[in-house]
Amino acid sequence: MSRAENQSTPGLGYDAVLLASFGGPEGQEDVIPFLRNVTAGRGIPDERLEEVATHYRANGGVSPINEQNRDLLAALEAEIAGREWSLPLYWGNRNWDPYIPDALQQMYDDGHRRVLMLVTSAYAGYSSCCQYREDIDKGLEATGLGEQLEIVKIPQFFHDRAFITPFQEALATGITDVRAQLAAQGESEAQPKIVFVTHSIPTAIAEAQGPEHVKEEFGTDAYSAQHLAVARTLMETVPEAAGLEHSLVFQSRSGAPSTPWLEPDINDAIEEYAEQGTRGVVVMPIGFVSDHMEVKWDLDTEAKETAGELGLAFHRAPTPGIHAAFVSGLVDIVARQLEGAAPQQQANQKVPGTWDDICCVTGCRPRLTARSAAPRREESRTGPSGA
Ligand SMILES: CC1=C(CCC(=O)O)c2cc3nc(cc4[nH]c(cc5[nH]c(cc1n2)c(C)c5CCC(=O)O)c(CCC(=O)O)c4C)C(CCC(=O)O)=C3C
Ligand SMILES: [Fe+2]
Repeated sequence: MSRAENQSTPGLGYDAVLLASFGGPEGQEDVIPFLRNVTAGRGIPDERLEEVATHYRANGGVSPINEQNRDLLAALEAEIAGREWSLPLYWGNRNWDPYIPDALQQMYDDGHRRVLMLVTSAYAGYSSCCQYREDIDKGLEATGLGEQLEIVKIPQFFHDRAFITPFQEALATGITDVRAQLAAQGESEAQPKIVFVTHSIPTAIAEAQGPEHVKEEFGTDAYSAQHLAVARTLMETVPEAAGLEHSLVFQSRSGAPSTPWLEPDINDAIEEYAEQGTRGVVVMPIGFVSDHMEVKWDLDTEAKETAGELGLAFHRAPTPGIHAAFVSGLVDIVARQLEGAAPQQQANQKVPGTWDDICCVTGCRPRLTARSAAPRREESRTGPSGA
């Protein structure tokens, strides 16, 4: 990159972007070590690990997530190059190679000191936000770079045009497809039910998440509220969805059976809808940014089978992946952050509401907080739509 190009990069002194993700195994021999990384110290029962291992084993021991992140990196790089910015991208995972500490070391060795972190998770929550910050802290400690390298996490982006646009398109396509399936079965009178789905989390963790004004408005925890708001926005902005019923359900529960997690499970929900007369479902995986293993297994395998056994028409919508609007929208988010815009309530907010960058309230204990994504948990709510 030439000097001239470098000068066109908008900026407040960030000199690289770290794409931070979950990571996944890339062969049979990786599966168990990967699962041990994921669950270290969190009491997931062995039977659950064995069960999850079979999901990966059935796919050659390979999670699709790493390839999807390579594709996303390439797409983001192309978009950034197209804007003639000089802003190198790096990639680090929480649970598999390339690991976060190696990425931190590499960025430092390459001369970078202030880095924006873009996480492949759109919502607030322990697993989607805090755990990334904690792992950055651990990585800074492990590499001894805590004083030299500053990592600033880009806030949740579930409400941004980048994330919403691909799902609007996907919802319209899904409805059209299920209607066509129903018509082919001679059931053109039947209407599809829209089933929004996300990852279940322990109820106690969900309920501990603030802020109160979100709980009051939606009558539920912030994690569920953010998903409900996305679902509502999609239903209201996609013409094909007019008049259809929708719900928010959960998938991929783990942990001990005695611990309550958010419900209903998608399979139970589909059974109930069938009993109530639903003839077809459009499954919208709004909890995820790519079609990784949890999408492929829990939805394309299990939920699809459940629907099939009950004779329901079924369509699983794609996640944003490398949809052009997602890629360019993410780079817009990066640009606003580079320009120092308020991280929440931004220009391209498509989901109405005041969504403080809450990350999560409990369990979010990065030790080097000040140097890694100082949480913007201000009491006052600011920004264009924060009245
Ligand atoms: C909210 C959330 C997201 C969405 C946000 C985001 O997208 O980040 C997410 C994503 C993902 N979760 C993934 C995989 C796993 N999650 C597990 C376990 C857990 N997830 C949890 C929550 C979440 N998880 C929780 C509360 C647990 C149990 C306790 C714990 O361990 O903290 C386990 C252990 C075995 C099991 O019990 O399932 C595995 C293997 C993969 C990779 C898929 C691939 O390989 O393609 C991805 C993207
Ligand atoms: Fe998970």
